[in-house]
Amino acid sequence: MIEAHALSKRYGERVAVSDLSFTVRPGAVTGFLGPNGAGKSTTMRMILGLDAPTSGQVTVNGRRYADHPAPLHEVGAMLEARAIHTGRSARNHLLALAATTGIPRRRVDEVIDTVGLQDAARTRVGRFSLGMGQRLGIATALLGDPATLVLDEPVNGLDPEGVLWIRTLLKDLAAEGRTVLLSSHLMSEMALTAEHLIIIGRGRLIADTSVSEFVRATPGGSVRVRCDDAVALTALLAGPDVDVAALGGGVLEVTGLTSERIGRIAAQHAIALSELTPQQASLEQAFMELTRDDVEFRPPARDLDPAPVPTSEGQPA
Ligand SMILES: Nc1ncnc2c1ncn2[C@@H]1O[C@H](COP(=O)(O)OP(=O)(O)OP(=O)(O)O)[C@@H](O)[C@H]1O
Repeated sequence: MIEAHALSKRYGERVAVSDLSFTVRPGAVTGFLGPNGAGKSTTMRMILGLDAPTSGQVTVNGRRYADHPAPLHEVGAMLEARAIHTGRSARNHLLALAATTGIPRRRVDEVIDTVGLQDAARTRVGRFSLGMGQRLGIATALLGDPATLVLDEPVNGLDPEGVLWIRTLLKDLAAEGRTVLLSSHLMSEMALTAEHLIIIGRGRLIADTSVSEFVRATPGGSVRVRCDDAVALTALLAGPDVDVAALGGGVLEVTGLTSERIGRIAAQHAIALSELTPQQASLEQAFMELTRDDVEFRPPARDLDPAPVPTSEGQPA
């Protein structure tokens, strides 16, 4: 269990994390989401005792990271998959870490198996692909058999097979009763991996919700309708806040009415429907909407307002 209470971090004038409170519970994968610069890495570093909060606190299983006598058994972390001595083999890297933290050698082979690095265990890490580096990062995080895992962007740069592998592994680890927190700036990926979401923007909490609730609450879904008289149905559906777009071939895209309501109106007027499909608005879109005001870096707007037209007095109209 990870508990953050009014956690804040400033770097000089810059506020990276502001009054952030949340709880990450065991038994589920929790996605930590936010646009670039939202404060995810800073928060994770504070969870792991690598950065001190300016105010507030964060605990793992009831204690600050630094107060755990054997933190590697408590929390496994992957912050930067590449921050590993490149001249060593994967196995030697893990053996060295195990030796300095009192972890038995057999655990090294176990984690190599878990992450599927058996064939590359004796290869120098410097020759690893990004995907292999991510696997080694996860093996390192798992070495102490920790109850809590904190992973910063673990799917970054992985191929589809690697993404699927990591998704399954993280769900399995959570199903074993572990607390799993992973960050991402991709909502679509989180929706497939996580059960719970903590969304931040500019260091502040924006949402703390289950994935299913987020999906349910995603607004802007339209309904795709196919019928034998699109013109008549368009007229019947018209109303304030209703938008009906004709897509051709008797297909309409309707926003502002539920599929139930559309079906009832069509039935009342004996219009046969051959399709009535609610379209789930893209989760990525919903996430972008939610964090729109919190994006730190934005490309320059292309549609700039035209220059104000000066009046005869030389003042803008
Ligand atoms: N050591 C530092 N010194 C100064 N500013 C920092 C430092 N670390 C982070 N920041 C600033 O704090 C803010 C939050 O950064 P952070 O890296 O935590 O965000 P993030 O959500 O992890 O972003 P990304 O997805 O881009 O990694 C940013 O504005 C960043 O520039």
